Amino acid sequence: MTVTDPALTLSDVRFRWPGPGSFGLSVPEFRMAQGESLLLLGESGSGKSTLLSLICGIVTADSGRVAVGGTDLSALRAGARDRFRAEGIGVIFQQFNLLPYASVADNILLPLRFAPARRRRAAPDEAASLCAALGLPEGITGTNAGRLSVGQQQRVAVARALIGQPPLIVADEPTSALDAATQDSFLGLLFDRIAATGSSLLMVSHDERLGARFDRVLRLTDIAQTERRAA
Ligand SMILES: Nc1ncnc2c1ncn2[C@@H]1O[C@H](COP(=O)(O)OP(=O)(O)OP(=O)(O)O)[C@@H](O)[C@H]1O
Repeated sequence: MTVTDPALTLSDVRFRWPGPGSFGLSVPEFRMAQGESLLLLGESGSGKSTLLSLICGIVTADSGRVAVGGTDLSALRAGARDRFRAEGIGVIFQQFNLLPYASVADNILLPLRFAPARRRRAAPDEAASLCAALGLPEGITGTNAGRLSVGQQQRVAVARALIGQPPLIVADEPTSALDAATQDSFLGLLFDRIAATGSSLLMVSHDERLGARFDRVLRLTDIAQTERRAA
């Protein structure tokens, strides 16, 4: 990535899940600048997670270009795409995807295992300092993730996405399980970290109330057309 590359570019992208009656999505043009925070709103089932899967290279476009920090994901083979994601994208999944029998520290450090450059960027005590910055109790790093409250798991998922300062953070409805007050403090902590590292943040949600903190708020329907093929 150079200073002039956008954080993210989609152009003429088309994608459809396999099978009869499947859901399809097309995005003519969508860009995010480096350091930008953007909230993408859409109803449940509108295709938000599908779009994030395309951006993370978990699935690949049928046609068109998805470029993250100037790298065209469709030019990479599956293994290289997985490594690229581990190096360059911090992902906060809707269901957190923590390993319940692994410690908080091991969960947070997991992406670094597959990402040598990101590992080199991470400070030796970064897992513990992220936990502290995200308001998790001291000493929690040795606890198994499955023993945490939902709000604590959410914070661990954020620490795992932030460790090693990936240039792009992608978050799928990360506040859906939190009450309004906890949501607000959670977003405050997330935005403090993003501001400190200069990472870009793309969050998808159905919750319009989150919009105030973001540089830009769009609806999925502003950037994408969706359709379901007849079964
Ligand atoms: N793995 C899959 N295989 C086939 N179809 C899928 C798959 N994942 C999602 N879909 C289809 O894509 C449509 C859009 O789902 P998606 O999860 O992208 O929406 P969403 O906006 O993220 O919804 P929610 O807010 O409820 O998570 C779904 O209705 C589903 O039919």
